[in-house]
Amino acid sequence: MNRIIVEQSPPLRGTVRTSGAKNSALPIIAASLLSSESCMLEDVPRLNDVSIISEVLEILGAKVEKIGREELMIDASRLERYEAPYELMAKMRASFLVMGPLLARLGKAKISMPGGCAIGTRPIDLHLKGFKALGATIDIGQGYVEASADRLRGAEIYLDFPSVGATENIMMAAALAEGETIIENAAMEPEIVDLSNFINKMGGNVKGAGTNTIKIKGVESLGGAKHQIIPDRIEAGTFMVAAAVTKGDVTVKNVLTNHIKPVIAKLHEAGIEVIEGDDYVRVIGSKDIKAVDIKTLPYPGFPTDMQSQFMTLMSVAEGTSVMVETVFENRFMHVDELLRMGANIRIDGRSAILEGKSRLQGAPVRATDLRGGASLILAGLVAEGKTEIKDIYHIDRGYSDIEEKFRSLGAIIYRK
Ligand SMILES: CC(=O)N[C@H]1[C@@H](OP(=O)(O)OP(=O)(O)OC[C@H]2O[C@@H](n3ccc(=O)[nH]c3=O)[C@H](O)[C@@H]2O)O[C@H](CO)[C@@H](O)[C@@H]1O
Ligand SMILES: C=C(OP(=O)(O)O)C(=O)O
Repeated sequence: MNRIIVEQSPPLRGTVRTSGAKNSALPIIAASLLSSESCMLEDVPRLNDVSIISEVLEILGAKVEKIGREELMIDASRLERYEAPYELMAKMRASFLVMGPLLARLGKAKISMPGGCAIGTRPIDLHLKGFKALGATIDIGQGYVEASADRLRGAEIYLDFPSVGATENIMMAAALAEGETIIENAAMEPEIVDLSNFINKMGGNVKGAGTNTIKIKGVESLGGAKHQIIPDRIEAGTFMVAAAVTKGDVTVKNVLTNHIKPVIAKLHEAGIEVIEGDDYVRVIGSKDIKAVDIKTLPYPGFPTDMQSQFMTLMSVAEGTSVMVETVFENRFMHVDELLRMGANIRIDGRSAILEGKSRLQGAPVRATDLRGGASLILAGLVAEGKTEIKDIYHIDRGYSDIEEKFRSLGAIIYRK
């Protein structure tokens, strides 16, 4: 069962519900380490990445218990160990998010360097700059980052780039530091706001999340909390593009429309009808899809995590589009696979130039990374014949019940 097969499908129709956001669940699970009381998390997506970070927490001494389908109870009262080994870090970069909570709670952390991955080198210099500013001593050697501090102290930290992970790691470390921390040029993603809400429910004092200046007043200790993870805006966006590319009519439920404004705007520009409800969007495909240009940017700009899905849409659009990737330096790996399916794409540095109106054909392809894999499913839905996708572990990192959800909309998709 390590391949996903997608056959040319009818226009997708029906209703699908998005799960909780992977990119909120991962930092919030890590943040549960900040308290010695139990935390209850709801709407936690059933993903491989969630299992991996849960394993990391368990290695550190926390108890992670699945309650029902999408709830996790985390008890970090016996947090003792402070070392996250290479084997787990190699599986998922986001495991590095335990560094801030470990430093805050135990004054010590030894974490394997996360290393690069398909979409770029993804350094951690901004995380470390933040920890150093809070008074931690950092040693790097033999593939590990070791950090220690008797007590972290609040500081003013300017991020050279609004890194999501660095903002989260620093927020978590600062939550138990002495005094106030100010993060300037902070990331403004909705997942940062979700993390800040969780820390505040635990008794923390974080203000300004969702703007580029976040102020964190450290507290002596944090308590337990119950929290529901926000909906996954990237999963929602993926189903919205699926509706558009198949010229279908799909309602995506459990959506915070404010979080997907750039996706809605680009679909409108492409001539696709999007109806916004309180907690849903309905996407009605159009016979003619217009080419649009896209530039990925930190939030509230167009999300890099939606770039590859739009590339599939633009491959069958009317005209030429230019897609510029400014967030990651190597996020065009899926282009070679789309070329195998008949797309007409040329890469020029950080830009991809797409000639639309391609007649896509099913082919054996490889998921090069999570969203690249999603773009191949979308291409497979409209390609003539059968598309066989391998290396689907990338897709399983970020989409739960993906075939079931697509099948419920009429797609012909299965695992073999
Ligand atoms: C688990 C999670 O939430 N993942 C998301 C998070 O990743 P992640 O938190 O890793 O992304 P960042 O915002 O940190 O990275 C953005 C850019 O900053 C660079 N950088 C980052 C940190 C650092 O210390 N130094 C540095 O140079 C990176 O190499 C990259 O080019 O935000 C990305 C950007 O929206 C999304 O694509 C990912 O889905
Ligand atoms: C790049 C992504 O995730 P991660 O940061 O977990 O690799 C993603 O969700 O598209």
